[in-house]
Amino acid sequence: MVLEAEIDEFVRNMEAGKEGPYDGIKWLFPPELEARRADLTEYRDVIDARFGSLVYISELVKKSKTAAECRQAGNQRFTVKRWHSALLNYNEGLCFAEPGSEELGLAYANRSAVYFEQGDYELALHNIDLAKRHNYPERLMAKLLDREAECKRKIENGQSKGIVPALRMGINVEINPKIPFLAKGIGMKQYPGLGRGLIALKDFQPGDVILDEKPELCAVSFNNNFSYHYCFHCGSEFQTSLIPCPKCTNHMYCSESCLETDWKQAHRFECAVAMKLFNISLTSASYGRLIGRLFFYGLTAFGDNVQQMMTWCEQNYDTGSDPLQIDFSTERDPLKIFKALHSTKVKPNPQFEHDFKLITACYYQIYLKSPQVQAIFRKRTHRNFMLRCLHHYALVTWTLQSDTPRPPGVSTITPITSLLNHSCDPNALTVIHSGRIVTVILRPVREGAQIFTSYGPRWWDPKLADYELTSFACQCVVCGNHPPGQKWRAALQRADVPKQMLLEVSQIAKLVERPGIVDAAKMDAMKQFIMRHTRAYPLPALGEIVRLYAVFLEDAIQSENETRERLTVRAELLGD
Ligand SMILES: C[S@@+](CC[C@H](N)C(=O)[O-])C[C@H]1O[C@@H](n2cnc3c(N)ncnc32)[C@H](O)[C@@H]1O
Repeated sequence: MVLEAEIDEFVRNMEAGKEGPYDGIKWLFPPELEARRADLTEYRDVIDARFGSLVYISELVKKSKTAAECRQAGNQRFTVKRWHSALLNYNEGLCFAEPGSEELGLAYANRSAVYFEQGDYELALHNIDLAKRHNYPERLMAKLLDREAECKRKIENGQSKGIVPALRMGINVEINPKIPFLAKGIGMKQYPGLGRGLIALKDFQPGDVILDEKPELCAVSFNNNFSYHYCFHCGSEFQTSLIPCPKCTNHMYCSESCLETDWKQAHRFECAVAMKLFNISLTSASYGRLIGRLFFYGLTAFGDNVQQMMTWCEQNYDTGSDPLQIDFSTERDPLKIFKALHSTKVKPNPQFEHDFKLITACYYQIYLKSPQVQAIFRKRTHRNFMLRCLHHYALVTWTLQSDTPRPPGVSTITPITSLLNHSCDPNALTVIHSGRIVTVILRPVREGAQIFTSYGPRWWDPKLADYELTSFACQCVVCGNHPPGQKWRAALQRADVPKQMLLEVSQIAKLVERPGIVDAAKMDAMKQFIMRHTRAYPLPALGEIVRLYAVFLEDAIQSENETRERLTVRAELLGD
């Protein structure tokens, strides 16, 4: 009884925005079950019997009135030039707009106005096209056509942002013939304390793009409106003009193709319970959503044959896998990819075991409310398999995901990039942007060295110094209490910075500020400097140039993606 009263209080607090529902369950869950490490089935039953009001919340439905309110909120922000917030409001409006209603057309048209004001004429045109194809009212059409003509005129006059030349940031070294999105000369190795990692089988230089992979699985957090900001299938930013799921109110996609693939692969199982899933994911952010998405990705790969999936999966928990053995040169085979992800060797994590059981039990009960799941999981043995497998995936996705501070709210899993281990002194940079995950070398990497990227903190980036890696105790050279770490830290403290190096650093700093010099030339100067002084690494002066180099590389990757998006619109709408 006490518990029921406390749950009521939590529900009231939750409605007042003071508590997250998962926090509520965490604190109120019978402590004796946690103390005696109760079986997962007990967690499942307790969630169903006692926490229903926190778990089975009602789904939001599409409603033109709500869509219009969101659009009007966007208009208010538009008038004060708060473009980003206005776009988020329009996106929310699109999610609530009923299919076939003019609210869709109106929100797309308003989005086109934002892009027009920002001088992004291709994106404005793309949104005008979306508006015309989604019931934009005839009575307002003349205004939209005027904007369309103006966009075309500006593009013809060369005023488009799309013509800004961008560096090509695809793989620029020899390619692995079996894995066309990976450089030749990269292998996989087991490292004590870290598990699998990527190893250089030959030397690589700064600027070498070694990986250009697409997220295989992606999930977006509902916090801070992130779900109105990123494609739920590939993690692309909202600049790519997201379109809404036609059924639920909170999943958006950057293209029809992402929408269709995601529906087939996972979203058809989530759509009817989308709000419940988000509600329970609030504190575990996007990572938690990957648990179920990996499970349904597997089910889809097995052609919805749960019996076959169960037979294979039950024999292959934790057996270990090497995704570099998959042949990606022909058509992508999701079954092979799923098998490699499923059999990931995981480290038991007693500290989080209670959380894993709790989140698994919540997701399990929610998924069972989905008619698509009910239709397939009719047998008790199959449902028990789903429960076990989701529990295992809590650990697999925990192991494989590598949340980075940017973009916030997006978690991804891929066969190859997910093998990269973290170091606070990374020798490579991974950028997740516009549906691409690009890894580029920052400092010379010698044959035999491990390739490290950073999931957040980098010793040379004070802005990210406080970013905490909560999921594991970091064993890198900056943090680890081992001889290589001690040697590395002693080298960082060295006071004898050569004068010549300081002079070069100030020259590069001046060059970076100079207008009229293309970024490629600035980046080349940084690259040459890093290569010249590689033996002196680490020194703060060198770290500063590596930081600058990383900023430029990240910018270059983003600009290339944005240019590509504009060029795609040109090709589609202007026949360029
Ligand atoms: C993205 S995966 C990298 C591949 C992983 N090592 C494997 O065997 O699948 C991230 C996981 O690797 C391990 N890891 C990566 N970097 C680490 C580090 N610096 N210190 C300790 N563990 C690390 C942690 O278990 C983390 O959850």
